[in-house]
Formats: sequence, structure tokens, C-alpha cells
Amino acid sequence: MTTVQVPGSKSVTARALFLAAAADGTSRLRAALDSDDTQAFRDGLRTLGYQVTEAGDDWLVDGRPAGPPAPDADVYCRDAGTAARFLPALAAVGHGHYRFDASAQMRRRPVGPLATALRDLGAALSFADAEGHLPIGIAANGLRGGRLRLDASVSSQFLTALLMAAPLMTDGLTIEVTDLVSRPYVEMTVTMMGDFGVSVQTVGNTFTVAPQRYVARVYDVEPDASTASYFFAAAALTGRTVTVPGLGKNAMQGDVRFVEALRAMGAEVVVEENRTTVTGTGRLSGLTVNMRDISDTMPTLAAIAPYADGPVRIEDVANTRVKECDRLEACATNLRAMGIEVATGADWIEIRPGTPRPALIDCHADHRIAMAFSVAGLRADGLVLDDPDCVRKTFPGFHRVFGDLRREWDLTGQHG
Ligand SMILES: O=C(O)C1=C[C@@H](OP(=O)(O)O)[C@@H](O)[C@H](O)C1
Ligand SMILES: C=C(OP(=O)(O)O)C(=O)O
Repeated sequence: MTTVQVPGSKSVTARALFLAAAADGTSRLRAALDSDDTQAFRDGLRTLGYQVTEAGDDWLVDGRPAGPPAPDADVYCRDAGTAARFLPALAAVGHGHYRFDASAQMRRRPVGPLATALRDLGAALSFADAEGHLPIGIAANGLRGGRLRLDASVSSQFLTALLMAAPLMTDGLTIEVTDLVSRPYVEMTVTMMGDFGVSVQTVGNTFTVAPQRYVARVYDVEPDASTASYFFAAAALTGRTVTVPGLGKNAMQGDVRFVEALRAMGAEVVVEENRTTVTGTGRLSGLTVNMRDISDTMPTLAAIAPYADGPVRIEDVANTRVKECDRLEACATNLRAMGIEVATGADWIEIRPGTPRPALIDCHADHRIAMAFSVAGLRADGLVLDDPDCVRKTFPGFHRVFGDLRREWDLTGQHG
């Protein structure tokens, strides 16, 4: 059995940073993820005037309930969807002039519904370049709040941003959501707002937040469930056993449910109080699975799919086309380069069984493509990543940890 210590959750870290920044007092975040995305978030807060300091492995955040201390700031969000969607909402409840920009990759990704909502709530928001995309400017003068309708079918991050800012709005906020992807991330948001002392009333798809104050606290960040998917998949693919401590029955992240797909394919899965164990059984069966709630793990499943004994069809994942890259096309083209038969539609991908041949994997600067195809490389010789470093977005140490696993399991081949 191999125990893998997975670093902290990117999503939990980003929320904890936001909530701590908005709270009364100083919070201590323990086991926060230190990666490109969370550094972008932390540095974004610093640029907005918040004090975020490091104490050993902990991050200390001085909360400012009135909004960003800096009256004027240029925030660079790098590749991070969390920073690009959450920080403008935090800035909008304050008073000052703020500009948000990001990498070319993040500029391509949508922020339109969030921007429209912030305008409806009273923010003076302008697009510097393309409508619905970063860069944006906000002349902030507090938000009055009220009631709005929101389409979160492209990203749940729009809803999370508005919910987390809602208790800081003069009248609070009621959001009626017309459509929603990635629902477990919103449940995580509501749970974490509660952890920092703020309650959200949820009735069906309507969320109501009264004006309230966040309370500073010590907060333990749970390990990243999307990152864990690569190690669980590695076990399922190679017939080994992997245990990830810290992700058990009460884990907040929806992506822990990736192991259910592995179980449906034939792996043994044991979910205990505070850890999850996957054991490969030497065979993988095909399946049809809806991954709308856990679509960050779609590439993980797609990359091991050729080794199943029947077709693997992944459905309801249209929004994976507006992630770091178009992930449906990226998975399909890389699998085809490996000689695998693949079909895609607007929101699905179907992969046929096959024997992968050596190929250069085009990562599209997407950490999930790099990590998912590294898993496939445990059984296919000659899979080479064109951009192994892109894993820094969420797991800078991935290749080291994966290399250790490869040596421990005595597997040859190349993956980065
Ligand atoms: O709120 C979050 O932390 C996230 C929500 C999801 O995005 P979408 O809601 O855009 O699917 C997920 O893919 C992303 O990695 C992190
Ligand atoms: C989509 C992702 O990131 P984000 O939207 O937070 O940039 C991801 O990490 O897979």
C-alpha cells in the first residue's frame, strides 16, 4: 500500500483567503496550498492592501470587513479562475479604483455573468478590452445588494463570488440561480461561509444572505480532491493500492466522488472517516458517467479510458471547454495522437479501448491535461509532455511525487 500526502485544496485555500480577508480579526490558515493559483490569490489580496504573512507553513490574514484597504490597485490574476472571479467581487464591496487583469489563457475565459451581476448591484464596472472578459476596471463605492437572477451554467465561480461578498452588501443579497454547473463547489462555499460565521438560506436554487460579519478563525485546509484523482487513477490503472489521508467521509470537495467512477469500473474503494483507499483489481470496465458535478476529473478518467475493456463515455461536461483550455478537444486530440479512437460532442466524449502508442502530449498549458496523461504514462511507454511545468498551477511538486511513486512501483517509461 502506498500513502500519498496530497497538498491542500486550491478551492478551499482561495475561499479561506477571501473569507479571512473579509473577517473581523486575524485568521490563521493551516496547510493552505502553495501553488501558482493560490499565490495569485494571496498576492492579489496583498495588492488590494490586505496583510497576508507566512508563519512556517501557515498563512496569517488580517481581515478588513470594510473592503480592500488600498484605494487604488492593479491586480494580476495569472491563470487563476478563482482569483479572477472572486477578487473583483471583494473589491466591489469596498471603496476605490481597482483593475483586474490575467494571463492570455484567463483573459479568454468568461466573466460576463458575474460582471453583469456586479453592475446590477451598483458597481461601476468597465471592460478594458473584450466585453465579458478580463481586463476589467471597477470604481467601487460599496454594493447595495438586493435581488438578482444569475445564470451559472458556464461557471459556478460567479455564484461563489457573489455569495461570499453578499454579507458585506448594505441590504444583503438574494440570488435566484437559473442554471448551475459544479454544484458541489457552491455547497463548499456555503459550508465555508458558515465556518467563518455567516449563514446562507438555501431554498432550491435561491440563495439568501443577510448583512452579517465574518469572524476570523484558525482554519485547516483539506487536501485537494482533484489532485488526489491522479493517484487514485494510478492505483486503479496499475493494480496497486493508494491511500490518501485527510480525504474521507466528511470531505467538502465534490471531486472525492471521482472514486465512485473508479469503483464502477471495477476498482476497490474504501472511504473511511478521514482517508480514502483505492485498489486496482487488474481490470477496468467501460462505463457511461455524468461528470457535471466533478468535471475537473474528466481528463483523469479520459486518460485512463483506453485501458478499459469497453467504451468510456463521459457526459454533461460542456463547461470543460472554457477551462484552462478546451479540455474535451485537448483530451480527444491527445488520445488520437496515441492511436486511440475518440468521438466528442458539445458536452461529451467517448473513448474506445485501445493500446496507446508513443506520443507527444500537447498540454495546452493546462495542469490537468499534464497530470492526467502522466497517469496514462504509467502503462504507456513514450508519452512525453510538451509542457510539464504547467502543473505549477495547483501542484508544483507533482512530477517529484509521481516519480517517487513510479520508482516505488518499479514502473518504467517517461512522463515529463
Ligand atoms: O469554485 C471553485 O473553486 C472551482 C469551481 C469549478 O469551476 P466551474 O464552476 O467554473 O466549473 C472548478 O472547475 C474549479 O477548478 C474550481
Ligand atoms: C478549472 C480549473 O481552475 P480555475 O477555474 O480555478 O482556474 C482547474 O483547476 O481545473
